[in-house]
Amino acid sequence: MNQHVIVTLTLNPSLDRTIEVDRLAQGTVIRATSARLDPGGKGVNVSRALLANDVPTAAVVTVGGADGDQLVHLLEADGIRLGAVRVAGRTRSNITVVEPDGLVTKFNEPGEPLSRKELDAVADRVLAEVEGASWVVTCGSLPPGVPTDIYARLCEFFTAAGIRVAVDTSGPALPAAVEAGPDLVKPNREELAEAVGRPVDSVGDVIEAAEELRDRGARTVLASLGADGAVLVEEEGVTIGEAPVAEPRSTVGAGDALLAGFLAGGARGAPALAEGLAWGAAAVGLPASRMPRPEDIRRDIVRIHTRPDLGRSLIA
Ligand SMILES: Nc1ncnc2c1ncn2[C@@H]1O[C@H](COP(=O)(O)OP(=O)(O)OP(=O)(O)O)[C@@H](O)[C@H]1O
Ligand SMILES: O=P(O)(O)OC[C@@]1(O)O[C@H](CO)[C@@H](O)[C@@H]1O
Repeated sequence: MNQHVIVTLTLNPSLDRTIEVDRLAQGTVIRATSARLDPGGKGVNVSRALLANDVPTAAVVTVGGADGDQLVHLLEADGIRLGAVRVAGRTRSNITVVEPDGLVTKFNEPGEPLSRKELDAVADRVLAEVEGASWVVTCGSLPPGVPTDIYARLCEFFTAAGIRVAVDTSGPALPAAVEAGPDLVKPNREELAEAVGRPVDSVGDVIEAAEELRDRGARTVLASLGADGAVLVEEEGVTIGEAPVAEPRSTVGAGDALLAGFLAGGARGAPALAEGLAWGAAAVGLPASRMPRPEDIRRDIVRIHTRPDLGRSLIA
């Protein structure tokens, strides 16, 4: 029985290596004060967050080489239901450097190309997992050479099969997917600005850009704005909220936790936005890309603005 399972797809997953340093200075040897290894990639993180909160999920990922074996090992140790598709290219390692104030510098490898045959195997694997699922969530960057419209094609296919589709990606893959009519897209500020081809500097700009993506095909837009919280633009209207974090530890994966919480919270309206914000804030308070567990999540810090200031400039 697969009812209500949220299936994630990560075509370009990673081993996320995080080191903490006292200060990042180019051209020097820096001794790390701590090091950590997490399974990574946006869909992987969404599944990790859902699993940590007892929401049924399955993660489909490509894996290659010894680093791919390690990714499988880490995910299996977490107890994730995994659809691992073996590919020839090595699984990438992404490196995050965190400074004491929570400032993050991230180095993401491009990943390795996927052949047509490998992409077909991925599609088959997703198909095997999605029967009766409530959502399929396609996430992250595309490895080099993968067609820009791949998420769009998957979106058309799953939408026709009656499964809701969420997309969290960057670059040209985002506008292409939007045209295919996904139920949800989750751009951050930069991705939103790139998709509409103009700067997004205020809450009003975010709403305008999100409405444009809705006009082009996306049903709902959940725009994540870092420390400025998030804006939900859907058929029923606009909802704006935030959840302040006094001492950010690492923002890596906060967008994935926000998306997971939003889906777990019902994916509509203020209650779902509030749940997403609570999960996102909890992730920011945890080291590296650790996903929050129920005991980390504080719903009392969430503020949903009933009379938002649309002219407010964004901080981040
Ligand atoms: N400094 C912060 N303080 C409070 N909340 C934050 C902060 N940074 C992020 N968040 C929360 O996390 C959510 C996602 O952050 P952001 O917009 O940076 O996502 P993202 O760029 O998709 O992140 P990632 O790709 O690392 O998952 C925000 O909407 C907000 O709720
Ligand atoms: O290179 P992409 O696919 O855009 O992002 C990959 C990534 O930065 O996203 C996650 C955080 O959201 C990390 O686990 C991972 O390293």
